Amino acid sequence: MTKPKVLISDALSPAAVQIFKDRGIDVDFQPALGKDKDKLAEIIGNYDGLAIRSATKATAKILANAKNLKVIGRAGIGVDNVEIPAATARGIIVMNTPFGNSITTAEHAITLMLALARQIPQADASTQAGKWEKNRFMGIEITGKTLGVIGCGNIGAIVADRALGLKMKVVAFDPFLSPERAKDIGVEKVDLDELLKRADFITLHTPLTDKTRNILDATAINKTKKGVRIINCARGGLVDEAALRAALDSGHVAGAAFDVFVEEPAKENVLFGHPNVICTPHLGASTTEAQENVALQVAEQMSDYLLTGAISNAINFPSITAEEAPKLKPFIELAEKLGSFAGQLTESNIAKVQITYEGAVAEMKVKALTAAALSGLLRPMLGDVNVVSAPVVAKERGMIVDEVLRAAESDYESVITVTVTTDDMKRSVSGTVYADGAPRLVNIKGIRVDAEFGKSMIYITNEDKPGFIGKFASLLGDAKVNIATFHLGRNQQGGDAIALVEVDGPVPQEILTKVAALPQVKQAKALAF
Ligand SMILES: NC(=O)C1=CN([C@@H]2O[C@H](COP(=O)(O)OP(=O)(O)OC[C@H]3O[C@@H](n4cnc5c(N)ncnc54)[C@H](O)[C@@H]3O)[C@@H](O)[C@H]2O)C=CC1
Ligand SMILES: O=C(O)CCC(=O)C(=O)O
Repeated sequence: MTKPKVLISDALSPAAVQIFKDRGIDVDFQPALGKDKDKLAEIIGNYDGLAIRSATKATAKILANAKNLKVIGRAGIGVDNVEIPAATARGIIVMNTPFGNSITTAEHAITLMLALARQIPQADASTQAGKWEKNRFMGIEITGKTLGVIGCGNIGAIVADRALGLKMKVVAFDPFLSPERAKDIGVEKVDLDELLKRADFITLHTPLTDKTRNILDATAINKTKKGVRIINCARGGLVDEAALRAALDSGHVAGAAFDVFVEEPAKENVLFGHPNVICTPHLGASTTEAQENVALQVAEQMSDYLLTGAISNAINFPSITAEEAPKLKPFIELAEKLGSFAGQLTESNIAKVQITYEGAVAEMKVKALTAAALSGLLRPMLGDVNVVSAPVVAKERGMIVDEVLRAAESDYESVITVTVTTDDMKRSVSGTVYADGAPRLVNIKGIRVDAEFGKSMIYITNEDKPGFIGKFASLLGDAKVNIATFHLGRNQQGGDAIALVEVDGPVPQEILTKVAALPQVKQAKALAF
């Protein structure tokens, strides 16, 4: 195996460089490259992995050049600087480090809250300017005040915990926060209007989505308590900046502390210059500890994936542990080949795919196996589909995908069956993995077989009548097509039969046409694996 190559295009802690090197991965550390789109697009094709923070924008345009890229690792939480659909379409795993900087970011939100309450930056600037304006800076006490947390996930919950320690009351709006979790972390779950009505401070901790964009717009801000202070340490765009500026100007909002902005880097912003506004340049995650955490974690995760196939914290693929990866590998290959077998025989629209996992395989990460089966199935029809993109493509095409898990019902320890229903037929194909790790076909259309997946195969369905094999072998022999393996099966004597024949080299179309014209033959297809 050639050494994988990783590019670090943002200012990650050098700890990441060492991890990659220690794991035997070539690494280029170019911390300023993320800001140079053209250069990045020019060289990205040389790398198997890209490690980033937030300055690098992994756009569809850049990813179009990423011919060898297998993984993008975000040393942080938000992946809004990566075009996930474009990465997914190219089979690139996108992973983040969901917890490494949460405490640090929560601490930044608390710091901003306290700085707002006591106007620390403004008082500092005034004092150092020699003004000694003791009467100008009258703060407010935190104790007993109500903090409204919008988005109570990892960071929101840590903020709530710290605020409770400061003797605040915490109310939280988060549609996905269960009442039990709210109780456990000591917050009162409320709806947004209630939060707006009651909070003395509001802090935002949601991702930026279509639902959360401008969650604090002019209407919402109007519903807040007069004198409210607002902290945004999550993403620019959660608060309508112009509406907030107006509310600050009118005095309805007493202060705002922002770490994130609609446009970053924020060189200009409507909030800038207001006396009650405190800004930091997206520093939420910027502590030595957090940067070390996320850098180490992302480097380990990316190395695991590139070296062993183990996947953690991927946004666009199920997780696979280092123990699972080697066990899963032959079954991924089996699922992919079974899908491909079905896909190569399918000529009309697929309405439904059922993938049945029987026996030991049902205990494995079947989501990954299903993705592999779908990629095998769709590739003959659509070409550019991979394990990462296949589930999305299947969904986009309105395909129903069912997974069935059950105990072993056959002689095999594990069996995967792919059943495809098209507008006019239903076809099943089953396989297993032998002790040598090789995938085998064990059943086609209810007919038992025992065949390997050859590189080049001919699949024939025929009537179980004498004379077929001789004529078929002569046709191939006359055309100098060498038969490598030959497998036969039938449902009953004189009934439906199949032949699965591995040949050395591709099958000429005229031979297939001649085979298809043999009297007993119903269908003859060339398959490639
Ligand atoms: N300023 C900085 O440097 C940093 C910013 N962040 C940002 O902080 C944000 C939160 O991160 P985590 O807490 O780790 O994420 P998380 O996923 O643990 O929590 C997000 C919470 O938002 C909630 N949510 C989603 N839609 C919502 C809606 N419409 N209304 C209310 N709540 C909603 C979710 O249910 C979830 O509980 C992310 O956007 C992340 O990018 C994270 C790290 C550093
Ligand atoms: O890498 C950074 O400094 C930004 C961190 C961040 O915004 C995140 O993790 O979502």
